[in-house]
Amino acid sequence: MISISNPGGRNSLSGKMMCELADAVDVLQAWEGGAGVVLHGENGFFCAGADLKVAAQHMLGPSENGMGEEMSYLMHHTTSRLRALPLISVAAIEGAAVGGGAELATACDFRVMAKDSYIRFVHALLSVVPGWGGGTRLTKIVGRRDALRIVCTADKIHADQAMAFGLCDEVVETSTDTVKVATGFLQKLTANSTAATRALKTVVSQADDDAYRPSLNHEHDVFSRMWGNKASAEQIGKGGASARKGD
Ligand SMILES: CCC(=O)SCCNC(=O)CCNC(=O)[C@H](O)C(C)(C)COP(=O)(O)OP(=O)(O)OC[C@H]1O[C@@H](n2cnc3c(N)ncnc32)[C@H](O)[C@@H]1OP(=O)(O)O
Repeated sequence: MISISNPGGRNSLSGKMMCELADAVDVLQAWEGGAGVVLHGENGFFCAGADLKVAAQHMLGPSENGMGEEMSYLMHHTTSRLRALPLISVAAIEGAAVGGGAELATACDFRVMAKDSYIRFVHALLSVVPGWGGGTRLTKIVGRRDALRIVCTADKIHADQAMAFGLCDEVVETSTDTVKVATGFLQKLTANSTAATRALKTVVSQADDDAYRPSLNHEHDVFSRMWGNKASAEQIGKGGASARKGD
């Protein structure tokens, strides 16, 4: 299990937490006896993306100093390694997965969502594109037209709608049961021999990955140009998507 915890910031990720996530993926890469992993956020919330309080300090300072490019590089690398693990991965989503948090959810093979939770690609509201590889992965999961609907509207995608888009694999009625249901979901997929499950994951992952890397590189270049430009810095200085409460 990977747990995300930043209770004061709706589990948004500081630079240190991004490094810790990379370390957690290192540990899973070295775990030869495993077949599956659940990713979840503590305190009833999945993840609110990048820590905008830290980002705003950089952007409103003398220069943005390439922070967006470095963050995007690290998170592309980490989420791609998570996705490629020879383990079946399930994101257990309570509360919401917002911005980079939505992107993180797409790095898992499956998503189990509490009925009252939602996924929201807020990037358009911040005048940026996804920066953690989530634009590429979302398109692979839901297809071109629905991906455009989701990223261009920046709408909240509630669990039932996510299910209709193919972005959610199971809806959990009682949110406090989400990790338990995600674990049960995982157990069904990993019930056969561990060696076979691991090998099957690598076969399916490899088959699915032809266009993944070039698309990720493009996403990284676009994000790096846009993060820290005037429009994004203004919006991030106001608290990101939370400046648009009520929609
Ligand atoms: C890769 C690019 C990216 O990830 S860019 C980041 C995109 N993320 C966002 O724009 C999320 C902005 N936050 C929000 O929309 C809302 O806070 C969400 C996450 C929906 C939660 O709403 P709600 O449950 O009403 O809580 P709230 O707004 O009162 O927030 C509670 C405290 O958490 C903080 N918080 C929230 N998100 C972040 C974040 N991304 N970075 C840093 N802090 C965050 C809020 O500022 C608030 O803090 P405080 O209690 O006012 O000190």
